[in-house]
Amino acid sequence: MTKLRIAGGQVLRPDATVERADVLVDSESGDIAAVGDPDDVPEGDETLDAEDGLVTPGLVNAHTHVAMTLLRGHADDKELDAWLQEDIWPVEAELTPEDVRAGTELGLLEMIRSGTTAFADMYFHEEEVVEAVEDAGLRARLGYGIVTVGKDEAGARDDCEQSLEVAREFDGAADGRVKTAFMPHSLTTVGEEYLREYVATAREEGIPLHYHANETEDEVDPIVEEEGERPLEYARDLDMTDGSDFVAHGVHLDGAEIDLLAETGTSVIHCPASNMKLASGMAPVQKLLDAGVTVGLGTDGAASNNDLDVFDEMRDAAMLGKLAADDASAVPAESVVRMATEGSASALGFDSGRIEEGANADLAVVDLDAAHLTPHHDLVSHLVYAARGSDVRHTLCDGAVLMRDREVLPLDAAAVREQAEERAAAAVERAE
Ligand SMILES: CSC[C@H]1O[C@@H](n2cnc3c(O)ncnc32)[C@H](O)[C@@H]1O
Ligand SMILES: [Zn+2]
Repeated sequence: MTKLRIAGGQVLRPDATVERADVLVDSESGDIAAVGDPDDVPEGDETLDAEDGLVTPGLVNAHTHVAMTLLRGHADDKELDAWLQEDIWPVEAELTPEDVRAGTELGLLEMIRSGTTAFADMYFHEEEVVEAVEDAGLRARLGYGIVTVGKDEAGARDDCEQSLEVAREFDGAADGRVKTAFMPHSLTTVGEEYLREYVATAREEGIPLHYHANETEDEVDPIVEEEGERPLEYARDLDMTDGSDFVAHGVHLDGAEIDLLAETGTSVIHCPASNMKLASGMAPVQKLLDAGVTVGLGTDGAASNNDLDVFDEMRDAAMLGKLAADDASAVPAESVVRMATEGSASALGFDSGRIEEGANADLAVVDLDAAHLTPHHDLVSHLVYAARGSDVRHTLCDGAVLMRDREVLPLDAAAVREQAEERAAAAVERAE
């Protein structure tokens, strides 16, 4: 049994305290074998240096479209509908499986480099995402995104069937690191008749759901007009608010919808950077937390962010949360770290996001030996307000080292970037 000892660092514990401790990782089971005072932790077969570092749970990006790295900087400064319809969807229509593979590898490279060990992905050609995740060693909950508007009956059904097929076929792939979900894009882009029929099938088979909800007022208003109820009430009527389900955004929510989320156990993935960039609005994050809703953090795609760095997202969540609540004490650093770790992991159904014996050994070591992280009054504060993805020294997932001393081991960074550059340019050219 191979044991890896992460030695010499400080460790962020589940109660948000920081202590000098070593972490012993069981590389075979992929779990944390021990954590504690260096004198009490058994020797390992190998050592990973964490001196001058903070060992944290790997960050979890709980909502993204990872291959959208290919569209980073392609179209900015527009609101959601215009941005999707005029700029994003025309290029996405041109993307081949090979393009999605290249964009995904670029995204995985970026995530490993910035200490992210797990993510949720909604896109297409998901078989490519599964393979890329398998090779790169990350953990993910993946699904094929369904859009039925603008499609005929056969096309719409084909989308729904594909989403179910992907969920069935790939659940448990990559030695269990891949899990799946049924992923209707949103409550307005998938017709009610399809939601009724296919959600029932997903439920019968125990497949969780992930979808965009309450992102913009333009999305909320037509549902209220046509259904006579708020979007999440409509979702509940469609059996789309189970405790295993997680929705992205939740920006425009009323009090009854917040209660509904809490009562049903449906998680919300907050995407502050995307919400600011597309001027979608400010999610009521402190109200969600106060109501007991599980809140995770996501970057959304790299075309509306424009990166996949969850450190950036933590800072944005804290800042925007205060602005939304008009209260500087709202959404404090400790809550934000919890969102990016345990909150996101729990929303995705992973036993990660906390450094504790028996949990998945999904970890990051943040280098504290930097001017912008000096002095060390409060390391939880630093994680949210001062650290950057580029401060991550090592990244581990499922007990395996994916980045050691800033070198990403499973991917050839130069080749990944070159492929992505070429394929991104060609896809945009085809769309023009
Ligand atoms: C059908 S696969 C997923 C689909 O979602 C699009 N997308 C990217 N960002 C957002 C967002 O903020 N709200 C709604 N939809 C978004 C992406 O381009 C894919 O087409
Ligand atoms: Zn999204």
